[in-house]
Parts: sequence; C-alpha cells; structure tokens
Amino acid sequence: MRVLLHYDMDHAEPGLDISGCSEQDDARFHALLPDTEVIWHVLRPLTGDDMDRAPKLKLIQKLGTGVNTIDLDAAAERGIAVANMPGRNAQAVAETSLLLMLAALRKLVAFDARTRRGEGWPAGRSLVGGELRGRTVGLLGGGEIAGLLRGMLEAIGARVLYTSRRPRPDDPAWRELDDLLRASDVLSVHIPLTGETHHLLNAERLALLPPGAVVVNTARGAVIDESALVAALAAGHLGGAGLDVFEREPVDPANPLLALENVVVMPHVAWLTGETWDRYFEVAAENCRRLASGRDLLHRVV
Ligand SMILES: O=C(O)C(=O)CO
Repeated sequence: MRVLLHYDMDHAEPGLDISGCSEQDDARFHALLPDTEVIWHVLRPLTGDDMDRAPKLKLIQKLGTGVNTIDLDAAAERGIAVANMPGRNAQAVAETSLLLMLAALRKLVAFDARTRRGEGWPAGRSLVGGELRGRTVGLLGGGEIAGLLRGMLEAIGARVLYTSRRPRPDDPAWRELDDLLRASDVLSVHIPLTGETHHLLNAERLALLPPGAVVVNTARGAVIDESALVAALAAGHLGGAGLDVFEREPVDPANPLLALENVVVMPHVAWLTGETWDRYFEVAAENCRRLASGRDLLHRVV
C-alpha cells in the first residue's frame, strides 16, 4: 500500500511503502499524489484539487485530532474516507498548555532575553512572576486534553473551572462561558475550530477576563480573534499569553504578537513528542491494515 507521510520525516512499517514529504514541498507532494492510496496528514491544508491529483486515494488519515485542515465535503464527494485519532496527543498537548501557562506567568520570554543580554535582577516590582497555586484557571472545553490538564493543575493547587458545549450543571466546576471568563485568572483553550467557535473569543469576551489575566491557546488560532488579542495585550488588560497556534500558520514573522515580550510562542508543536509519534504510527498503520482487509476504520469521520 502506497502511503504519503505529509511531513518531513522517514518512517517504515512492514507491508507499507511510505514516502515522507515535507509540508513545504508542494512539487514533491504533487509528484507523489498520482500513486498515493493513503495520505498521513498533519496540518498543511488538503483541498479537493489535491484529491483530484490522487485518483487512487482511499483514505486520508489525520495524524492528530483536528480535521479542520481537510476539505471533508470534497473527500465525501470523491468517496475518500477520512479518519483521525482523538486523544493520541492529549498528554503532550495538556503538558504544553501547562508549560505555556507557567512560562507566561513567570515572564519567561522577558527573563530569557535579560539573561542573554547579561542583565541581572529587574528593579523592584517591574518584572515579577505569579504562581498557579491559588489562581483560578478556566478551561474552554471539556474533552480529554482539558481533563488531563485539570488533574495537573489541581495537583499544583490551582482552582479549575471549565465550560463545555453540553452543559454539566451537576458538576460544581462547570460554568457558562461568560461566567467562566469573568472568573479566570488564566484561560486555556481546548475546543475544535468550527463555524461556531471561529472568533468565539472576540474583543467583548476577552474584556470579561479579569485585568492581568493570561490566555493560553494550544487548540486552533482562529478560536480567538487575533487582532482583539493583540489589542488586549497591548492595552495591558491582559497580562500575557502563551500561544502554540495562530490564525495563519506558519506564523508570519511580522505578526504583532511576536513583538510582545509578554507573549510566549511555539509553532503548533504542542503535540510534538516522541511518544505522540509512536501512538500516531500505531493507529495509522492499524487503519491501513483495516483498509487492506476491508474492516471498519478506527475513528472514521467521513
Ligand atoms: O491534533 C491536532 O489537531 C493537532 O493540531 C496536531 O496534529
């Protein structure tokens, strides 16, 4: 079975003929498509035009959870199956969310820069960090990543509240979105990007956060209106942000968020651990075996 691993990486699995292809190398991608039966997809948008170049394509396997970068209607129209693998990167993403919270609260970017400039301790209270213990952390989302993160945060001594699409009035930690925002010293985003969640955190909602609040996003950039986020950070209403995702990726070096010292950034790699790759390949290879033998796919979405 001919598999195109759409990532700059070599990988071998018994019975599979796997070609790695950088997401930046469209010429190689297009040259490989005519013989490709399965695409192992990471994040570069996959369009109906790409699918038309791949007449043998039977399965688009997302390595990860979010399928917003795949044209699902185009796949359905062409009879191409799409599957994802929810939860396989949840531990890595939850740990990265904690990392970004701590990095923003402890002003890591500013201290890193000071250290490299050979500067000593900052004067007075000009640059003072905050602790997670005792702070209220609001989780936007009630799925597996939010659940893992909640355990980590409670172990540190933070108070954790969350909101989810389905109300859970029996859970004392559950809040309506606006109430969650009003209570959150730190807000962390863990929901998919859909028509409903696009710019869910707009200027009005960001204004509900308490002054000095920190916003963390390891989900999808466009859940937050990025210009409203820049304005809230620049105006000093927000104390900082930790961002692994952006409205446009790869992030534009001119993006104003990158110029702010109270913002810590990563290039959509919250998922990127060796353990995650092992779990990804396990599911992806299993789905190829299922496809070959005509069995039901794991986590089929189309
Ligand atoms: O799981 C996801 O959706 C990711 O963003 C990482 O691939």
